[in-house]
Amino acid sequence: MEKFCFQKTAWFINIVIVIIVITSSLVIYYWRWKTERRAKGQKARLPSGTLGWPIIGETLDFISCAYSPSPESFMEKRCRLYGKVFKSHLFGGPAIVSTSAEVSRVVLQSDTRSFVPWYPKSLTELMGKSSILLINGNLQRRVHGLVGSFFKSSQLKSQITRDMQSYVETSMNSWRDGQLVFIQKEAKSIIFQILVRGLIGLEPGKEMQFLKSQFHEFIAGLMSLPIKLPGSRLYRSLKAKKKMASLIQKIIQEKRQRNASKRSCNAQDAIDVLMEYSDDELTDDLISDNMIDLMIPAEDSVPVLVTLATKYLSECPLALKQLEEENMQLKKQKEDSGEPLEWTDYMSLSFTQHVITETLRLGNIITGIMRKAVRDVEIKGHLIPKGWCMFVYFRSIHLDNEIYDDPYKFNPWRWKERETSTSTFMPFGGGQRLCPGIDLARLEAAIFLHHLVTTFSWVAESDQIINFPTVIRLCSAQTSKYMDEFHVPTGSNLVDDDFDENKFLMIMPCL
Ligand code: HEM
Repeated sequence: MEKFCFQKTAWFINIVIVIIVITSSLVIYYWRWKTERRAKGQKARLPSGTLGWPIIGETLDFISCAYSPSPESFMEKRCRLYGKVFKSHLFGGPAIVSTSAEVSRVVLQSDTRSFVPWYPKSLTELMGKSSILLINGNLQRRVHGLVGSFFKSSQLKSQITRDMQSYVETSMNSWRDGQLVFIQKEAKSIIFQILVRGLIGLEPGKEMQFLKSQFHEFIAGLMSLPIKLPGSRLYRSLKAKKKMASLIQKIIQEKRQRNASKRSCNAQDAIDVLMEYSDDELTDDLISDNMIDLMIPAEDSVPVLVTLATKYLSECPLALKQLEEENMQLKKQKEDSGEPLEWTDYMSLSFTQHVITETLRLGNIITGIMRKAVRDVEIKGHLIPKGWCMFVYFRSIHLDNEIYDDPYKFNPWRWKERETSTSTFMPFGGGQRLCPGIDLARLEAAIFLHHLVTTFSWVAESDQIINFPTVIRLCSAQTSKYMDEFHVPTGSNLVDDDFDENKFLMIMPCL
């Protein structure tokens, strides 16, 4: 009897599965047929390409290429077959992929009448609806403008320069002969504290430590399954975000009380700037959520930039030599005059800036951005149907041999003759959402490199670059302090979760 019941249940489950598969396939084919028919009625053409398998589309192929040393191979294969703009089906939906500089520029310049930001579900859950990355229209322009002008202010740049110099010196002074130093770990720790101070005015201490630990918990869920059940990765990250938000809300309240007793207040950090303009739209919740989002580049993008620059320089002795000479010259000049180094000094080092620019091009810290079309959009004869995702893939543009000679070669000198403000170079995006942290990222990287190359020499160990889900670099090197003539092996690793110290200790060569 029991056996009979079991057979009946299994039979029933099989029928349900078959019905689900048939129905979903029919729905998908109907939807594809409708889109293609709609496209036939338009002047612009739906780009060629394939939507791959039902439901998963081409996502698996994309991810397997993304984990490989050349993530752009997914695009290259399709560009050869269909051209620089092609259709695909990625991360659960149909997509148009652009590896064309011209088309990408138009997408970045478009406003919310054509495209709105698109991110994976786990990311939108964690960011929240009020995140600067997700808000649109007037509110986005307002927050972007306020935060952007504060980031560009010489007051913040001077403060960041002072803090960064002192933290970098403290950190580098602790590097000892025979000790492995992980550049990315060091850079993360320094840059996080500096940026957090610039954002919310928090000084190093217990609260900073708490924020750091909660932030690690939060950021771990950015690329997780969108399941919000207790114990799941996303759930734990959301809990960490809540704890961070209440700490920031407390800081906001304290600032309010302090400011109430003053007539006017000079903005010391990004919270001050936003609080000054707070209203029904710019609420305390929105401010605290955005402060957390703004910590992401501090934890991720800038340390990756610094680590990659160290790696590329290690592989290009000529560039390293020229960088050392330029920075040594500045150091000596300042020592002779007895003046401190200002942010303008770092930004005026032309070869150092070329090194940073070339690292951004070759390293592709942000490989691309995604948007969703809110109506049928036509760009240069290509149709992007309403509801489709538009994936602008910077990496293919930055590694295109029609645009850059020998694109896989680290060649900072190419920027002597080239402009960075063109549609063929877009590591910071463009248009209304152009990264407001450009200057800060360049400044922080320049300060780190200045202190590194004027204090140490090093020999790099073998390393590995992991490009997905975020760019991860593993590299290690051996250094010698110029002045004291002792050497310090250094290494770098980008993500603590993947961090395997033993691996580095084992392969560490000693001069
Ligand atoms: C190497 C370092 C960095 C890189 C490569 C980078 C890259 C980018 C890119 C490509 C975008 C455009 C996103 C889009 O169009 O959807 C962006 C936006 C943004 N970045 Fe950065 N970024 C870096 C550093 C920073 C820093 C240091 C900050 C500030 C602390 C920052 C704050 C932002 C903000 C707030 C946005 C959103 C702007 C908006 O949507 O209105 N970034 N970044």
